[in-house]
Amino acid sequence: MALDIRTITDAEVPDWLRACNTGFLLDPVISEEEVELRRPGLNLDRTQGAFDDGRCVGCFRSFAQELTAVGGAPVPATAVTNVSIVPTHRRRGLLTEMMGRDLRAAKERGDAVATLLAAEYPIYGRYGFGPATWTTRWTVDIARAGLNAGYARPGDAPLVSGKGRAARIADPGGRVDLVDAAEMLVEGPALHDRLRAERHGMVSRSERVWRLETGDLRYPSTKWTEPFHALYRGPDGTVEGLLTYTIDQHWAAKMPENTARVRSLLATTPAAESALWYFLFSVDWVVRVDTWYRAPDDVLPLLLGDPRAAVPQAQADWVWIRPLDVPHLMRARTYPVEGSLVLDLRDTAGLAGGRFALEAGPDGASCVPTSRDADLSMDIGELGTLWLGDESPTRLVSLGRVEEHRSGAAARADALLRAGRRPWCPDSF
Ligand SMILES: CC(=O)SCCNC(=O)CCNC(=O)[C@H](O)C(C)(C)COP(=O)(O)OP(=O)(O)OC[C@H]1O[C@@H](n2cnc3c(N)ncnc32)[C@H](O)[C@@H]1OP(=O)(O)O
Repeated sequence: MALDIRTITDAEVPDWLRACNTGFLLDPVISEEEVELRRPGLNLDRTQGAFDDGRCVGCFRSFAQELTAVGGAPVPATAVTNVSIVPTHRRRGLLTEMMGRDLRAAKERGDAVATLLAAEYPIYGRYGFGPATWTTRWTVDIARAGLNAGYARPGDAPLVSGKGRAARIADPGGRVDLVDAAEMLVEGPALHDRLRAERHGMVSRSERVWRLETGDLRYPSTKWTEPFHALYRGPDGTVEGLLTYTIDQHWAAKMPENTARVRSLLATTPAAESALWYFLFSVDWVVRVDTWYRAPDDVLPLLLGDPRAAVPQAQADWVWIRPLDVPHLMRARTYPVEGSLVLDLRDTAGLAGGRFALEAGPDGASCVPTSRDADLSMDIGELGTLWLGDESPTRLVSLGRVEEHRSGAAARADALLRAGRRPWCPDSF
């Protein structure tokens, strides 16, 4: 019997969740309680299943998201997630079919871009996605970090003098308070929204995700450890930062050797960011901090007297981007200098390709279809890689992934597209 690919019905949710878990090597038996808790998180219009003789063998879904462009503007995105084919039905084109349907629907809705986090690097380039943000995860050995053991007291300098080029972040007189999950659930979303209005690469976070993050919503299959939450408030009481962490308890030979595992550290000001890190490093019995996934240009190592005490544990791609509406994307972002470019974009799926003239500058940009000769040409996924400013067109030319048709065009694109800070998406989705 031919495989039946379509959006699922409410009655098919349990079978769909079973198939999804099976592909992800998770428990294939899902309790009724778990099904009922997960069901409201699925938008059935955008939840596809592949069925073999009535049994679900493949899963794919998307949801509405906003992605922050360079400069802070949100663009409408379709976020792809829960892509999972059971092992008996792989390499038969199920993902390809479901991805094609979802991208075409997103294009019709007017989404400017599709986003996803790739389980494995080689999967999504073929569908026009390019890696657009990267992430680094460090472990900090606190004893080696060059910190003053007494710095947790107000007014104490956090850094041991003479240790490297210390950060000089003025303390405006804010405070760090431990708070409970209920307070985090109130303050966290507003802070996250303020941060994503200025940090390119961030995505919107739903109320449901906040409930999951704070333990207000828990799935029976997922082990929950209640974390510690802290907020940084500036001198006027405004929440400028949040920190959520758990502790791995470990004592050896009567000495504490605990590891603090950061689940989230978000800050809208340098003072909040440094205060929250220094607070965590000052917690007695904690000898090590696992930072979780940060921006690759995170300031964390440079907040230490000895930046080598922050040892990278992972360095990898994070958000992948698939452009769907090139003029929308190019107009939405900001540009540090004046310049123009003609981009010729190949898109075998026929969704977003063409030749576009970009006229850009600090006061705004226009991007329209053109028949002028191209300065640069590339596959659509390469624009996904370039759009958030985290890759150099010159570097892609040297790799043969972008073709330069006019001398100096790649250098012009470098100047136009790069941004002062690297993009960062602290969310998993
Ligand atoms: C956004 C997310 O949800 S990421 C999570 C992705 N899911 C997983 O990794 C779970 C385990 N893996 C799976 O479920 C499946 O193998 C999937 C979803 C990765 C691929 O699904 P399939 O239906 O097998 O893919 P499909 O048959 O459409 O393959 C299309 C092409 O991608 C290639 N491909 C598929 N998976 C992989 C992979 N893991 N690595 C390299 N190439 C791959 C196929 O070889 C095929 O290549 P071709 O067009 O040159 O022949």
